[in-house]
Amino acid sequence: MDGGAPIPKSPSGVDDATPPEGCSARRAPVSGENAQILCDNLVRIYKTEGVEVVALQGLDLIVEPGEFVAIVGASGSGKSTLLNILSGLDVPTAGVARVAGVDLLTMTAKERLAYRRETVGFIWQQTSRNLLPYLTGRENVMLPMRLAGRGGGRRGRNARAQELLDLLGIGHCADRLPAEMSGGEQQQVAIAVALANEPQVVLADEPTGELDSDTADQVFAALRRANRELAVTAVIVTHDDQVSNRVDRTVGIRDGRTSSETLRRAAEDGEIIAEEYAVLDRVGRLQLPRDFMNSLRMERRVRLKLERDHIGVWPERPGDA
Ligand SMILES: Nc1ncnc2c1ncn2[C@@H]1O[C@H](COP(=O)(O)OP(=O)(O)OP(=O)(O)O)[C@@H](O)[C@H]1O
Repeated sequence: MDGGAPIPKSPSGVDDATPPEGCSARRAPVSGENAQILCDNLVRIYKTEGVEVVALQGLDLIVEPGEFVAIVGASGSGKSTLLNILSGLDVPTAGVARVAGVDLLTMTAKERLAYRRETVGFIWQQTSRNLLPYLTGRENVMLPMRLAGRGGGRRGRNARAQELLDLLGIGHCADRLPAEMSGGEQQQVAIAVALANEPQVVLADEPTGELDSDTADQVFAALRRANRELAVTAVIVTHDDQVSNRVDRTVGIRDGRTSSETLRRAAEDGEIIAEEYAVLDRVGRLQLPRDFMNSLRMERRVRLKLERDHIGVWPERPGDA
């Protein structure tokens, strides 16, 4: 411990980085210039009958092109709010939200329609929301291409739809109606529908929420194939924190903010190791995990010390006040 340069003691503890109310925060310039998805200090406030609910309170997120990322968090943490914004269904109250270079706060109605048709594809939890029940698998995949005027005529659309279904391993569902497919097959056809117009990003809201774990594995494998073979960026929202075994990076959301990230890397012996990181926001705020705080009885203040290669965090000593 000795020899480390002490951090100047701040009278108000670790939260000192918070700018005073009414002052604009002096923020570092936004990084992630080449990010496929960039959310910076994203805020969404719902107002119902005079009551305000802050669903997102300064959420930061950067997703690079080609990443396969899961967003996890408890019920009410803001996952669906974030996904609705990224999919162009909802507009944030403040902050920055950019996907594939499109500014989601300022786009016109026409740009929004084009964005939803061609830049992003989505897969919802309810299979009935993804597929039209009176169209076959192949026809469902052809529909978005027809609506966007793509695919080079009926024959071209037909061929591309079959190609996508084959790539995802569900070519046998091409001529079946959704009611003639299993839940897992329906979700895999839904992935093909989401990919139909060659989007840069696919967004999935609990895509395996209604499936057993074996079937969920198949749906994840199909998403992974799309991600790898078509180089599409994939973001999946889920309650299931076991999902970190199946994606490159897991981003945890708590109370409308990104709170932790789990990264997967291969160790020297080839074993895959998942490591959890706390997320540092742009002004240097850090949310300590509640169980760490509880076990060391950290409450209002902590002591910090800068060491050569880390920062030490200690509970307040009795009599410090
Ligand atoms: N349309 C709305 N009007 C008012 N409040 C809303 C609305 N939609 C969401 N909220 C509130 O915003 C907060 C975040 O909700 P959100 O649905 O994004 O959470 P979630 O993490 O997706 O939850 P779940 O996993 O249960 O779907 C919650 O407090 C919720 O009650």
